[in-house]
Amino acid sequence: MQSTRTSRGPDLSLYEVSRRFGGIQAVDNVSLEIAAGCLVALVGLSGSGKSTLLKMINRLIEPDSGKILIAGDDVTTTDPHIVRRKIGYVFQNIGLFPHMTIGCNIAIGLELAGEDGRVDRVMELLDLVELPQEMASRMPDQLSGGQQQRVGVARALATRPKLMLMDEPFGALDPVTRDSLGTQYKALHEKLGLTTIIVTHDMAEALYLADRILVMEDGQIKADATPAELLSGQAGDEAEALVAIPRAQAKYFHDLGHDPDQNQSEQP
Ligand SMILES: Nc1ncnc2c1ncn2[C@@H]1O[C@H](COP(=O)(O)OP(=O)(O)OP(=O)(O)O)[C@@H](O)[C@H]1O
Repeated sequence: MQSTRTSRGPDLSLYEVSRRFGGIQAVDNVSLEIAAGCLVALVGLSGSGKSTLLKMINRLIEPDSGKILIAGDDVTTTDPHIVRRKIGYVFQNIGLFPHMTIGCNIAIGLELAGEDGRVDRVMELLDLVELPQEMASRMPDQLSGGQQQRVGVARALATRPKLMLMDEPFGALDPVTRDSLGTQYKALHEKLGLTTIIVTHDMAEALYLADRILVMEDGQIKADATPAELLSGQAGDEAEALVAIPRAQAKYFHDLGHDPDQNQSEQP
């Protein structure tokens, strides 16, 4: 797989990053290294700090303290617009502009960046996310939820970012569509040589998609393990509690051919 990559996404380093909201310590002194080209799943119960951590990386939320480096560049001292231009961001209910065609929605970032050749690029992006090119002229309400999320991925990839942050990207979809979009996104991650962090509530999704799984609780990373380590119970009590329920579900995916051990062997 790796031989088809043109280049790899950036590496990422977080040093003692914290953020408080009033009396709530949403993120508590998190330090973390993510290797270039890694697909990392960030899991944990609701309110554990996953979205806050993700949004500090693209500066939608400012940390109270700590440092975040993307490929060695300190995002906390870089203009937020410049930081965001290099990062693709996909979130649940992607928020397409309802009065604009799909093509215009995908091209927004390209237009802001003043890029030429936008029509060709939109067609290329529709191919990439496996949507028919004729959809460029449709309006968002003429697409299914799954198709809209694909448009969201295309829009996030338009300016060729190498780092993708995805916050419950397929959370609102039915399980079958969700599984298929997740698998297709993993293939895109490999093909484009991206670094990806994906927040998910679905442990089974994390187990079959990710190279590495981070478990958050009370604003801290309580476990950091490969899918195989999590499945074999080597990642500690917090992880074990989260894994116990979907373990049977993951074994089912495993039997269908999504082998978490293969993820581990591809880890950079
Ligand atoms: N803008 C805000 N103002 C006040 N409190 C906030 C704000 N954003 C987040 N919080 C609080 O910080 C904590 C962490 O929230 P965060 O959204 O990061 O958790 P999460 O793990 O992503 O949750 P979920 O899985 O439900 O999306 C929560 O207690 C939340 O209520």
